[in-house]
Amino acid sequence: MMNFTPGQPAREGAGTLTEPPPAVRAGALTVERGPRTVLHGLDFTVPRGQITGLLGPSGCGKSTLMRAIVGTQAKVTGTLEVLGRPAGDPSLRSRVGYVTQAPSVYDDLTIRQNLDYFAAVLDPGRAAAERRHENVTSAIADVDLTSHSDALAGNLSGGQRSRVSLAVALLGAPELLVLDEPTVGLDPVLRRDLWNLFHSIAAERGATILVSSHVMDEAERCHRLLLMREGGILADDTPDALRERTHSETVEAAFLHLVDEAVAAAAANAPKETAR
Ligand SMILES: Nc1ncnc2c1ncn2[C@@H]1O[C@H](COP(=O)(O)OP(=O)(O)OP(=O)(O)O)[C@@H](O)[C@H]1O
Repeated sequence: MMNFTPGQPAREGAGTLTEPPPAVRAGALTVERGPRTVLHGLDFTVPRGQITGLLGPSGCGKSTLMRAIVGTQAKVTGTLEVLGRPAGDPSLRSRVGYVTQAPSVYDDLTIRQNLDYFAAVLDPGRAAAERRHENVTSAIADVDLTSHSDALAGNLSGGQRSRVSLAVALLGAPELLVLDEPTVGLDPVLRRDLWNLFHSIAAERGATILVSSHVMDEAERCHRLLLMREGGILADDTPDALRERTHSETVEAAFLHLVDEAVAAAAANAPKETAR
């Protein structure tokens, strides 16, 4: 279990206060998949202790970026630091929680058995049995599934399965949670409940949450946004600042405004045909 409190300045040496590094810092980050470059030299930082939304249309590179951050993506170049360490560093294993798009739970195990299994992978050995039991119990409580602990995962609803995946990611009290489209396919009530849960995790633990979505109305629930398009970052700002800057009522309208601006800028910079 980490004792570090995200968002608090770390004390180093004789009374010197140094800010902890951001949750994520990327410089000239490029990723190739197959023959294509799918992320083009991204520069951005994700601050600690907040919910940052990674938003953009399907195929723009959100999952690829998340996989690079958690260290499971090949052909990554440029710099990518996570909690001050290179992405994928073994020391980040318990400090970063990751929920992939498809909930990774075993249908033939109960919720508690699923959690017990992942806890044993993360924190193996007999000596850790009591700590594992406590971590599993509190992760199940965090996602509000205590009364269902002994239900088979195969009998759960989509929303409950998403919460089991989230509970797995919460084991070990990670400082950074990376959630890839966690609300996809959920009804509005479940989506609202999950977003409330993300906010309470960020507020109560000071955890950083990086969450992707292609549903623009979810942008309004984030503290900060990274808007993506075609493997690039279109904007990196708060929802309020984005709306103000583009004189838009919604983040969706702001996104469309920024796309139009980018298209116009690209056209203006395109080499002109010169008359002979
Ligand atoms: N294995 C692969 N080989 C080549 N290209 C790939 C591969 N996997 C994904 N891509 C391409 O990389 C780009 C980014 O994909 P990615 O899954 O990161 O997008 P996304 O924004 O997460 O999309 P979605 O919201 O639909 O999940 C897409 O254009 C996709 O076609």
